[in-house]
Amino acid sequence: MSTAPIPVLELEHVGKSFGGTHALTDATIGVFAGEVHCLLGDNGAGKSTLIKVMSGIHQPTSGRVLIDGVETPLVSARFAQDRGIATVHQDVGMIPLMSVARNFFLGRELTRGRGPFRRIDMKRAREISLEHVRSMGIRRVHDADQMVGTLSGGERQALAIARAMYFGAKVLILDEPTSALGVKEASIVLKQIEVARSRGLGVVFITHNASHALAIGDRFTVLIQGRVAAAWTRGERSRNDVLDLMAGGEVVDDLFEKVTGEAAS
Ligand SMILES: Nc1ncnc2c1ncn2[C@@H]1O[C@H](COP(=O)(O)OP(=O)(O)OP(=O)(O)O)[C@@H](O)[C@H]1O
Repeated sequence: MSTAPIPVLELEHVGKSFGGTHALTDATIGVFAGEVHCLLGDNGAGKSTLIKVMSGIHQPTSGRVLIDGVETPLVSARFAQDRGIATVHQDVGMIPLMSVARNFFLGRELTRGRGPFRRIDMKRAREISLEHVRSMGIRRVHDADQMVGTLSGGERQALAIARAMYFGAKVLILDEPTSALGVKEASIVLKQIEVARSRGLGVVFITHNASHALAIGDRFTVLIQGRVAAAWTRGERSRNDVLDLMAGGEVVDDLFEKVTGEAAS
């Protein structure tokens, strides 16, 4: 008997209000290992709120969070991180005037020696960071002493993704990683997402870009005004349907119906 896979991270009927603002209402979304879940929606739709709930920054007002099928309230960002939930924000949180190696281990420095003889182990930090960045297909970085400020936007994203994976991420939440990038740079990031997926991570990919979502997504959720307006898996909707939905086509049709009382053609 085959059993349905259990999401590595799931929000079940989650609501989040700020005073009188309902940023999220009854949102259910599952992230599966080895899959990319695209989270789509207009400005103010609730995407940031949803990923803040997933990463332990916001506690939901209602509903539950489950990890591997077990209810696990994410009481803080640190708690979520310790359970393998890593979030990479658009600015990726790197310090441009620090090296690749220093950024890779920032806040989690490798040390050697004990007591007063304890020192940061830069040699190992260089070796490990270079190996992991290059394993993500970023071949232009030859020297872990290279300043992060000299890397392109896509390469910085790759470094942040490599770092999250090295530190044991099971779920990788990428907050609009391609939005500020050109086509070539965006394709570097899409390749990193593919690498993360092939290594078994569950990826949450937030994007406004329909072609980026269609290129990589296994599951899709559209948020409108804090509610899940549509959810489907790859192949369930045609490309045109998806483009229409992302462009707000269904919303426009719905509005048209409400205003005119006629079904949109
Ligand atoms: N800390 C907060 N306090 C009050 N209202 C908030 C807070 N955070 C979000 N909101 C409100 O919740 C709603 C959803 O916002 P959210 O930032 O989650 O949307 P979003 O889809 O991420 O938008 P964007 O793409 O513009 O970032 C908005 O109406 C927003 O004003």
